[in-house]
Amino acid sequence: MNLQPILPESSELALSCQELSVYYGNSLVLKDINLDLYAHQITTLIGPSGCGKSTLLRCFNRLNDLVPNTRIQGKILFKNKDIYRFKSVEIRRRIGMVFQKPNPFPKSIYENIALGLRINGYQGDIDEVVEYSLRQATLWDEVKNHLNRNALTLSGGQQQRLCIARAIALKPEILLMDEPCSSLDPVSTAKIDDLLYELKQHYTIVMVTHNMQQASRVSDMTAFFNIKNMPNGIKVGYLSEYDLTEIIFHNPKHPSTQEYVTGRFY
Ligand SMILES: Nc1ncnc2c1ncn2[C@@H]1O[C@H](COP(=O)(O)OP(=O)(O)OP(=O)(O)O)[C@@H](O)[C@H]1O
Repeated sequence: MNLQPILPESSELALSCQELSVYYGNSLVLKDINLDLYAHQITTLIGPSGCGKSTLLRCFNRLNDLVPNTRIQGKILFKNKDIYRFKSVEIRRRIGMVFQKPNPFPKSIYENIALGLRINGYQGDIDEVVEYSLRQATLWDEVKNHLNRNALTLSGGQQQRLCIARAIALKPEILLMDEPCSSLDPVSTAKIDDLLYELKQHYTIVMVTHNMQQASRVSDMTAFFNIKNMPNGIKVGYLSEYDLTEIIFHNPKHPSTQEYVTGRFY
């Protein structure tokens, strides 16, 4: 079945999965994923717990290489080139990740951004990049007078925006976000939603979320994953429906998509 949707405004490809299957040891967890992700769009990955959303996200910048016994079949293309033809360091710089729980280093706000630049051998003006990244993450005005303060003294929402600034500083082309607001209150979540909207002018964003309001509010494209029970009792994740967010939320093709987005999914 062709799951590729009506094309969004930007149809420049950012990432493309071709017949991608993922295994942990001998267990197949994601089967035959064909998915094109478009540049300068926000794409959300939604679906029931365990369908493999985070697993897929980790495959995009090869973080899965660091998880023992993980194996993939099929291909992921970035710039039309298999991601395994890049060095892992390069792919992780160009495809950044923001995690579920804010994870700033126990260092100053400034150092949280400067460290990655130094490790990557950045030769330019670090002060400039620190300011630029904090501005892009809409945190600059709140922290500009105490850049030497320990990042762990910031609120959860501020810490998450700092983690976004840290990722932005390395000038990625794609930002992967794994439930970036799951530990945040509604005000901080709303700030991140606004920020995502700004960021998509510069980056391609792929986000996992369980928050249907957030998915429908901020994303352009939505991919709904579901779980198939195999005859041997094993549960396998698959891509059930992929389309413009408006269609997924208001006129999906599959009843299961409708049930999931309206909270009537068992
Ligand atoms: N390191 C691992 N080793 C073995 N199995 C794993 C590992 N990580 C995840 N799994 C299994 O792979 C399947 C997919 O997990 P994953 O975390 O990707 O799902 P998810 O859709 O992101 O779930 P959630 O919404 O609950 O975060 C689950 O059955 C999970 O138990």
